[in-house]
Amino acid sequence: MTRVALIAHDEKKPDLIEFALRHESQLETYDLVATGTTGQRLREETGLEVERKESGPLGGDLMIGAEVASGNLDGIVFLRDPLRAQPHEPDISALLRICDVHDTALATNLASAAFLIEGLAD
Ligand SMILES: O=C(CO)COP(=O)(O)O
Repeated sequence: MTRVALIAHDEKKPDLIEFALRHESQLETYDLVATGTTGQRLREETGLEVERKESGPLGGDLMIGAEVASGNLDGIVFLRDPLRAQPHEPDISALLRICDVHDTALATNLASAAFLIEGLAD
């Protein structure tokens, strides 16, 4: 089954929820995983079933990165906050890097996220 990670920084979580609701019928055909708080909000505010990793600052980005390195993920939607520094910036960079190492589809804004979600559909 296609496995997709959904991640958003705090300022971008409302955008991700809205995106998930808009694409809910497609997303529910995927095996979904998210960082901790993002996953909690997706569970509470959408009808989607989402596996939750640790919160991003506590290692969640690295846990998602480990799945990329293991070849377990087909795509990642990661809505970063481009206007605020994050305390766990090294973890974020590591996740972006490992996606490039393994040529894993990565969308960091809403416009590309729609392409990714539709593009992974079979
Ligand atoms: O910080 C994050 C990604 O870098 C997201 O983590 P949360 O989903 O736990 O807020």
